[in-house]
Amino acid sequence: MRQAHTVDTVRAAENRLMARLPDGALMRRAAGALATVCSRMLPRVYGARVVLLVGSGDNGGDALYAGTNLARRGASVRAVLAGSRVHEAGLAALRGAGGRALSVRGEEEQARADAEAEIAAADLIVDGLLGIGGRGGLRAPHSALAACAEGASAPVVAVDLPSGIDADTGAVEGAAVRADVTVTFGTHKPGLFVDPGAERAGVVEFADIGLGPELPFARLEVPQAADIAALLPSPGREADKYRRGVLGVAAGSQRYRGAAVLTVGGALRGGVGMVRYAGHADAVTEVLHHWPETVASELDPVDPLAALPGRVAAWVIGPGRGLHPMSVLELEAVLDTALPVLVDADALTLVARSPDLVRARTAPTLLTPHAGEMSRLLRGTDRAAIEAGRLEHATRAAEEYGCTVLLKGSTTVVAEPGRPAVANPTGTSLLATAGSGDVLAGLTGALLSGGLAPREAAVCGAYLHGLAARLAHDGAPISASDLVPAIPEAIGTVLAAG
Ligand SMILES: NC(=O)C1=CN([C@@H]2O[C@H](COP(=O)(O)OP(=O)(O)OC[C@H]3O[C@@H](n4cnc5c(N)ncnc54)[C@H](O)[C@@H]3O)[C@@H](O)[C@H]2O)[C@@H](O)CC1
Ligand SMILES: [K+]
Repeated sequence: MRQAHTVDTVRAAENRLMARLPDGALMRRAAGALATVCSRMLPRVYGARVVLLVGSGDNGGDALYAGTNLARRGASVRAVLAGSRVHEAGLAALRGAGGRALSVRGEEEQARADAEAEIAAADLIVDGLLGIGGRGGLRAPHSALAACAEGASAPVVAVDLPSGIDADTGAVEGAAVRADVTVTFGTHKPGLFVDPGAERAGVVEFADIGLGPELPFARLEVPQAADIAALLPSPGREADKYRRGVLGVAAGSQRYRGAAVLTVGGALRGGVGMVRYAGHADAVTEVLHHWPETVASELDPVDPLAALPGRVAAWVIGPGRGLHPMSVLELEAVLDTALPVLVDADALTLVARSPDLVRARTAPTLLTPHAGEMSRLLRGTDRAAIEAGRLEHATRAAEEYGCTVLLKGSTTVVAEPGRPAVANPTGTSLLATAGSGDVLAGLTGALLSGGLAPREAAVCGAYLHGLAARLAHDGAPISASDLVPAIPEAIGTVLAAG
């Protein structure tokens, strides 16, 4: 797992490490790593035009020392000073190596025009405006420099994080730099993995400055293929369908038959031992037509609980199921078991109306809302606020409902009380298509029934779901049905990396 730590944790760890090291040692390590990445991004360092955007803090210091390194190797380096102060030793070093500086802090129009011309003509732009000391969106003159860098043709390297993104949450309030590459020091910052921040960070390169031993638990984890491979249940030689897991699926209705087909398909391709499906007669017909291996039973319209399958290891409930009183009875019955339950879609709306259904539960429970459903679960919080603060809201919902929460969206986040949150790295806008959530519910339910705990099932489900979307049709636009057959390839890809 890649780990990300909050600003407070990073500062405390840096202080402990700095106390044992000579003055300036950490900044030299950071700047050295930054210069290495910069030089890799240039066809050749000698003669290259490098513009440093320099703020008033140590983030600017890193940029100035990295610029010094490049200037010594023959690059033409120009520092654009935006802060009320500047890292004086860094600036002196840059000047000593032949670099030049201009300040855009004052009112002088000419200086700004010069800076803009330098940025437009650059081969590489280094964003050292703000690091972990940044608060809120960028203000003038930083904001104008960020816009100018975004419009320039040269690639942008962000120092530690793109200036203007919130390091702890990924929130972006106003202007922020858009980077092609971010070189982050000591540990990852959560905001680099959670949209909208993640989307501005580009490729994130980690620079080890020796902070590891000083770091306590992470705020956020990001799995890689090998982590998923290690988590996935591996059916042993003696596995039979019961040991591989039997999943109960309560999805789809007379109106939404496709939800049943997609949820069952996600589960079957996700490696479940058996699916026991219960639903309206028309949905049963449709499910059996697509997936004859399903054990399906028709719900009795008078006594819906009579046909609910027993002998399952976990449940998925909600996709396309509807909000009528029978669905409420069914949800109560499923949540009343001691089995792991994944609650999705319509069942989430019902839970939002009666939160105690989940709060009172002690058995493993996983809620899988998108931002709209989340705004119902967290009453009074609107969708836009949830999109802007995904980590915070997923964590809040996990605490309020006392269970695991997977918040779907541009960055899918998994939260569970007392554990680091997890950001899924495989997400793609290809998944923003009707029915895609049903497939995720089935796939993740299969993993639950295979014995994974909700957090691990959610992390693996989200990872495989995103990977399946990328693999299906080589990344061309897809529909939810295309995701299902791509799941085995996604699993194979992950296992090959493990
Ligand atoms: N502490 C350490 O040991 C190390 C720190 N390093 C670097 O130092 C950075 C942190 O340095 P600082 O603590 O000096 O903080 P920053 O360099 O992030 O900048 C803080 C300054 O920016 C101003 N500022 C804050 N928000 C602003 C906004 N929205 N618009 C305009 N100006 C704003 C503040 O007045 C403050 O002076 C890290 O991100 C990293 O790049 C590295 O050199 C590695 C070692
Ligand atoms: K920066």
